Amino acid sequence: MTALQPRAEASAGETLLDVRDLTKHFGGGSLLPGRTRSVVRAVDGVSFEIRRGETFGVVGETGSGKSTLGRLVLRLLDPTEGRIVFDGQDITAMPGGRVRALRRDMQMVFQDPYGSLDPRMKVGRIIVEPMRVHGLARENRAARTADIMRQVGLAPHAADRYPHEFSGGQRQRIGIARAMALDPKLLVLDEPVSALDVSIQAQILNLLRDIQRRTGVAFLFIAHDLAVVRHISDRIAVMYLGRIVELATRENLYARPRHPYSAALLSAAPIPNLEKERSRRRISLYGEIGSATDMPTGCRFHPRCFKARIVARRGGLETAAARDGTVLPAPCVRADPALKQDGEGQMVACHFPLDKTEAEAAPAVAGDETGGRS
Ligand SMILES: Nc1ncnc2c1ncn2[C@@H]1O[C@H](COP(=O)(O)OP(=O)(O)OP(=O)(O)O)[C@@H](O)[C@H]1O
Repeated sequence: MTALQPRAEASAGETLLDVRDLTKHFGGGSLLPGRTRSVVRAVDGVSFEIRRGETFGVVGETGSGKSTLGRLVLRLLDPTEGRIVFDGQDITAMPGGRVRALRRDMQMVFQDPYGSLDPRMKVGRIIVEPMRVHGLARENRAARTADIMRQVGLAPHAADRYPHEFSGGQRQRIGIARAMALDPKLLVLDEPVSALDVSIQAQILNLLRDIQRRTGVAFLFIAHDLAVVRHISDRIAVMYLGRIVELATRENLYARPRHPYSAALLSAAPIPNLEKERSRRRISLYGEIGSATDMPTGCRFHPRCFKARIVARRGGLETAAARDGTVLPAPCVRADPALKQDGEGQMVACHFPLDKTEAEAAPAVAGDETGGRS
């Protein structure tokens, strides 16, 4: 294991990670007699799989549960419910010692490379440390360190310097080198480029793609920025308040979002083409993201949903009042929609999924109404 090599035994397309009904609730119980702590439903019944060598993107606003999901998958957090099968092994309740051994095959890259790199360690030591911990033969370590540094675009003399001597982009290269030290099968990348300048972001994303092509590593790529996720992902899950509301291939999601929340998120993402960007129309959602301690009844997106209002206005359906008195279709207020297959490669959790014209009928952010912001 001296070079980043494609894994001969791993056939692309096979399931590497299988997550079923994964749930993480924080809080609950009581600290003082008679005083109950509210439960935060950070991740609330999430199912998906990641194939070997694929990039699975997870997007959503802050607080939607993305980071918690990433940490659960790596068993940095214990799930409340559900099942995680990694590389054929059920790791849901695996004891700590065995989970540590598993880290060889699943690693994490953080948003803030500086915060996650030990400032007192030289770069060479940072990269070699996981090899030492996992018992890689001493005689192979130096060659592998040099090889990984080359692969991530770090000069060999960087090994003798400290993290603070590097720029943000270079530090993220160090973080990636450390994560790849043991040739893992899965990398969980939590907002790996959001702290970087846009020009540097593209370099790091290209580096990740390059590493993936060479090694066959799969990525669980978490980001709030849809442009970034689009650049790198094969399939994308859109999260809202602890749930996946849409799961689709990149092509399908961007060409034809079926969940009103996905459509709104996509409409807010900048478009590289200037002409298209000028005529972009951002969809306005009602209110703020809800609270993970006080979930709305029925579909948790209904208080913000433009489609529910369109359907209610059309009439002919039983309606019900939302908490704020808005009249909406009864299923939206009362029944929690399951994530269901909706065409090839696309799953959506919505009682009334969008068609194209409906996304165009959604209310626009002020200033976008005429279809152009000059
Ligand atoms: N250790 C914890 N204790 C209590 N609540 C938590 C804890 N960690 C996360 N949460 C809550 O769980 C919910 C989901 O948080 P999480 O960080 O997973 O979301 P996120 O989508 O990654 O957001 P961000 O992009 O801001 O990190 C939030 O309401 C958050 O406040």
